[in-house]
Order: sequence, then C-alpha cells, then structure tokens
Amino acid sequence: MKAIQTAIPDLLILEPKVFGDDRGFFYESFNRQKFSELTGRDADFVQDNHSRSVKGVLRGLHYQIQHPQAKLVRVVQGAVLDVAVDIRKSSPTFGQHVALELSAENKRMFWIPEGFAHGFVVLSDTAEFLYKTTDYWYPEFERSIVWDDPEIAIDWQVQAPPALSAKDLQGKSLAGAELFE
Ligand SMILES: Cc1cn([C@H]2C[C@H](O)[C@@H](COP(=O)(O)OP(=O)(O)O[C@H]3O[C@H](C)C(=O)[C@H](O)[C@H]3O)O2)c(=O)[nH]c1=O
Repeated sequence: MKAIQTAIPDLLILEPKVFGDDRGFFYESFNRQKFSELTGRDADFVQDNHSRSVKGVLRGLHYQIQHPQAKLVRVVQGAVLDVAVDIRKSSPTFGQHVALELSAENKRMFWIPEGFAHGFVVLSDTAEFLYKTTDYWYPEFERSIVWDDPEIAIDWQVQAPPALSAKDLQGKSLAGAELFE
C-alpha cells in the first residue's frame, strides 16, 4: 500500500499492492497498521457501507455537520468520478476540491477526513461503491451541498444532467450551507 498526495494535503489516494496470479488477484483492502502509518490516523471505523448505482447517478455532496464522518472509499465494480470538497472555513484550501477516478480496475482508495463534503458520479453502466466511516450515520445531522455549485465548479465529466435523489436536488450552495470552522 502506498499513499499518493493530492492538491489538498489531508486528502490521500491509497494504492494497494495487488498480487496477481493465474487464479486472479489478491490485495489487502484495509490494514489498520499500514493505514495508520500512511495517514497518521488510527482510524476506528464503525460502519462499512455498500451502494450500487447505475450510469449517470450522482450521490452527494454529503457530510454530517455533527458527528462528522471520515471516509475510506473505493469501487469494486465499474468506475466513478469521486469528489471531496474542503468545507472547513479556516482551511487555506476552503472551497477547493479533489476529483479522481476510482474503479475496479485501478483499485485506488480515497481517504477523506472529517471536514469534507463527498460525492461521486457513476461513469460506467453500473458501479458498486464500498466505504468505511469513522462515525455512525445520523440523518438529523446530514447536510447536502448542491453538485453544480459554480463557486466550487466541479467538472463531473458527464454530458447529460445526472440523476439525483430528492435530497440532493435540494442541496445548498457552499455560501448557504452550514460549514465546519
Ligand atoms: C448514508 C446511509 C443511508 N442509509 C439509508 C437511508 C436511505 O433509506 C438509504 C439511502 O440513503 P442515501 O440516499 O442518503 O444514500 P447516499 O445518497 O448513497 O448517501 C451517501 O452518499 C454519499 C456518497 C456519502 O458520502 C455518504 O456516505 C452518504 O450520504 O440508505 C442508512 O441506513 N445508513 C447510512 O449510513
């Protein structure tokens, strides 16, 4: 496993060592000790989530204003464009984002600490998205930022308007959202 820096220091891409042979492949998708060495966090994950989406679905941009969740995300089937937006008002990279492709092929994982809004859009026919979180889901504290906020200006790499949940259709702008200090 190796860590790849991104434009925002706290956001890391983790690339596993993949062992291939005639049977297929094996890799450690999570190793607490190696994760801690690479991220400096002894993450105590409490939830494992798995969602499946069809092409053009966009889930996000989500965060919990209380009980913020750090997330370790990956894709095991298909491909998505995954995005994390820095919503920490005191951060030098406030309002900036990192976007990267996560796929079954590249086997990359994305470490997103607390303080970021997270979302993805599905690029393949379907995508299976797995992720660990460091706190539980508290719907009462869930907040959404609208996917196409011009202040954030994410290039989602999709031609048609994405398919959004009712919740996500009502996302707030960065300027109007409850944010982290
Ligand atoms: C997040 C969550 C949802 N649910 C239930 C609530 C709904 O009945 C159903 C679908 O929930 P939702 O539409 O909020 O799922 P997503 O749009 O995939 O939400 C996630 O999407 C983005 C990408 C994220 O980063 C967050 O982890 C999370 O907000 O699962 C649960 O039971 N537990 C949970 O932890």
